[in-house]
Amino acid sequence: MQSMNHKPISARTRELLNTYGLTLKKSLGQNFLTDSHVLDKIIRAAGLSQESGVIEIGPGIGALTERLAGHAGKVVAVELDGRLVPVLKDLFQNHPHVEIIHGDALEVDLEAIIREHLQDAETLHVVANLPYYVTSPILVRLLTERYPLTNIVIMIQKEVADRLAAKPGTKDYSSLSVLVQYFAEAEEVARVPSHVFVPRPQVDSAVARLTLRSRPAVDVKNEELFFKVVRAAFAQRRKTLLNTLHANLLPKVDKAQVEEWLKEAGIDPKRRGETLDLQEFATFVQVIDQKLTALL
Ligand SMILES: C[S@@+](CC[C@H](N)C(=O)[O-])C[C@H]1O[C@@H](n2cnc3c(N)ncnc32)[C@H](O)[C@@H]1O
Repeated sequence: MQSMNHKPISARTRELLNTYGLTLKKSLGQNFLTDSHVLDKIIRAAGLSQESGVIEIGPGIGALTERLAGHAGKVVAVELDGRLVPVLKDLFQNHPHVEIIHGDALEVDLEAIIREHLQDAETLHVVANLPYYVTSPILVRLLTERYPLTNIVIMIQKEVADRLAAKPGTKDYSSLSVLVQYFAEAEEVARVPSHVFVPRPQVDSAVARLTLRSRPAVDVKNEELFFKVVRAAFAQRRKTLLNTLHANLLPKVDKAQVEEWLKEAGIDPKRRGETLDLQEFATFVQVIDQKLTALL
């Protein structure tokens, strides 16, 4: 690696951008982190050791990658912007335990990456300062595809971090809250002001840690139906659960029938979807799964 690691991180960022003549792309969410305390917090939250393998999404010009390389046994960094790939390869050329992959984190074959580069890791982590526009799809991918991850530590927009750990009945509780909490325990580990990024984003950020559960928070036989119900329940937050489920999930079933199924699951049909906890969603799914199968 070039002799960048002794410089203050903001000077490092500016110097690298100048040296390589790089302009930042807003469309790719390129807001680079320039605060070493925040980087330390991210590393601490992930709880890395030399036995850890890390997938970093969007390494940019490697500020976080550099820290990860110092704490983990293996780092695989996936960067979409082809202009940054040679820069990263240059920076980490003397670090055989850092692998730079040019690709889209939403599409790369993560299973193959784990098999080829991270097979020997005792614990597997995703650590990233995520481009904000891909936060939800990346989380959905990482969680539903069930990679053997210990945790996911991500810098995300503060509002999204609020949603990840939100409780039923609060304004932040959403289908993403249910999905994340089904697979993981979510917590916010740090608030991060916008001025620690270059360029400064419009919004404040937070570091969230998702600790993967050994099994989902509630028992669900038909997960596909579970997530369909959850999405439908939040599709029209102002409507009652009965109306939104009928309109968005079960339009061909008589509304009185849907009402009965909700009652059978012990749920008042006049409630709003956003008040249901994970167990209530699971119970309702169990009820309708049987009924829908019988109807087919
Ligand atoms: C917020 S910056 C973080 C950069 C660096 N990790 C840091 O902390 O300073 C997000 C990075 O993700 C990259 N990126 C954007 N979309 C991506 C995707 N779909 N897959 C992989 N990388 C992506 C951007 O090019 C950018 O380098």
